[in-house]
Amino acid sequence: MEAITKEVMKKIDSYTCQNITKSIDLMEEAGASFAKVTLKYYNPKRVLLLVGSSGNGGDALVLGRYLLKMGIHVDAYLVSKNLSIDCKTNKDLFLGDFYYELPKLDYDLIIDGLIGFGLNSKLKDNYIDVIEKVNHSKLPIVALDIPTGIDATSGISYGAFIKADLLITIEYPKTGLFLNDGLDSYKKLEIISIGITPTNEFVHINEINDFKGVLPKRNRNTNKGSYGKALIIGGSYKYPGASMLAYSSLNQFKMGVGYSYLYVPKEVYELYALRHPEVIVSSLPSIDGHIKYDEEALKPLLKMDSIAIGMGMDISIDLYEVILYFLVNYDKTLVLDADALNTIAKYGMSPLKNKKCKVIMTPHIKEMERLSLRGTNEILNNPIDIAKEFANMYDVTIILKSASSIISDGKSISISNFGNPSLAKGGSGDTLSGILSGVLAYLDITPFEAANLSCYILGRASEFASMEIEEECMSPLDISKYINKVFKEIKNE
Ligand SMILES: NC(=O)C1=CN([C@@H]2O[C@H](COP(=O)(O)OP(=O)(O)OC[C@H]3O[C@@H](n4cnc5c(N)ncnc54)[C@H](O)[C@@H]3O)[C@@H](O)[C@H]2O)[C@@H](O)CC1
Ligand SMILES: [K+]
Repeated sequence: MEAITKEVMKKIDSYTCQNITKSIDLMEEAGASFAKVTLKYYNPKRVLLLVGSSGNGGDALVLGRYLLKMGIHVDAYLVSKNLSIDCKTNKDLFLGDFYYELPKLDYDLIIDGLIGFGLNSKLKDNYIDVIEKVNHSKLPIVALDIPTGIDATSGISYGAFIKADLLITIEYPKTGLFLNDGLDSYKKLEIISIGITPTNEFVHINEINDFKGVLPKRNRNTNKGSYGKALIIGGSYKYPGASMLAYSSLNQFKMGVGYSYLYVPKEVYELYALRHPEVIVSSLPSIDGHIKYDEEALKPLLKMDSIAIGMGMDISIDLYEVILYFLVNYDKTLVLDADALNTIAKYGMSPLKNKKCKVIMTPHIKEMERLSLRGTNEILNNPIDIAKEFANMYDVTIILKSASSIISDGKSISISNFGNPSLAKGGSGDTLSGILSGVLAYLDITPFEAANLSCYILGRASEFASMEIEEECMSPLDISKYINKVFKEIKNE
């Protein structure tokens, strides 16, 4: 599915109004279509419109006019007396009753037409008060274009937001519906077309069908050498995270690889050695429980088909040198996660610009703060542009991890919103790195494709797991057990 930001929506909207259709006619078309879709889902007797002061409010009044014509009782609550011209025109055409204080909520349907993509600041208190009252009423809510309070690009909420049962959006879904609080702002999504000029400035929203056919058939006459060698380098005395790392490593087998390697600092080797007998565990030189830079020890690792590094390693100059060694000498794809990210953020990012290998970086918001030197709020408010710019500047593929993840290689951009809150636990990131290294070693696909596929595998596995295990009780180990179901889904054409 393709989504657009509010900036693109505003651009095509104003182009359409200036060159093709007058804004009042678009509003009429929108209101009529909103009414039609609403009646597909509900058969209301008494409807309350929440009417804002501009385009979204005008849409609600048109919708209300169509419902009145059908003999439905419709009242309008106006949050402001200062209305835009189009909104005022439709207020004058509306024949129901008006309220300037929120009336008693004895209705069977609420229409949210307070604010659409024009939201531009923290909500005023009277808006927050109305939103909280209607959310608590438990009445069904249909939101028009964007649930009020949600930023259409970032999904960030501005003080409060409408929790709609049905959201009807105009022309294209907006990216904010798949990010942050946007994820909790509606249950069902419908799209109406009103003749806005098309665009191709899309952000792709990943869907199950995108991954069908990605797995090759495994021929009978093959052996472990046919399926790639995946390597994880991780761990330190301070953060042994033994089971988790080994487990990440084990995930590579679930990805189909032939050999799975786990290299850890020598001093912690015994913590990992026999946890998973099928993983080849080896040690690297170490100092005080951390990895120690040693070119001779790293050279044989250049033969690996993928390398993921950083999980539980702690920040150190030696780790930085190890990363630099791979950037200069390795010729496949290197995944930088956790302390590999923190280490290059601390000691310098410029080597990323001049490298032999391809790189995937997997920061969560805090790690992205260190890498991009931007504040949390700035990243949350503009995650799509920031991820894309970063990927472009350093010529890497980035997975900006959050409730849904943003993936970019600097040119294409996509959102992966598979998964559920069971993933909001320590260890999910390690699991993703294990999946990534396996996918990269096993399949002949680009880093961007591998990033999308890996986010889908992890997220979707958590969705399968939640059919049997409560989200609160689910661990990353549990989730990994359901990767098999995701592979089955990919193969079922
Ligand atoms: N996309 C399109 O081409 C069309 C859009 N239409 C509707 O128009 C909407 C966009 O209309 P507008 O740009 O006029 O803006 P909106 O109706 O989305 O809202 C802007 C209004 O809300 C107020 N506002 C913004 N932030 C606020 C805050 N934090 N607290 C209180 N008030 C706040 C502004 O002062 C302004 O009056 C769309 O979402 C859609 O519903 C339709 O009328 C038809 C065509
Ligand atoms: K709205």
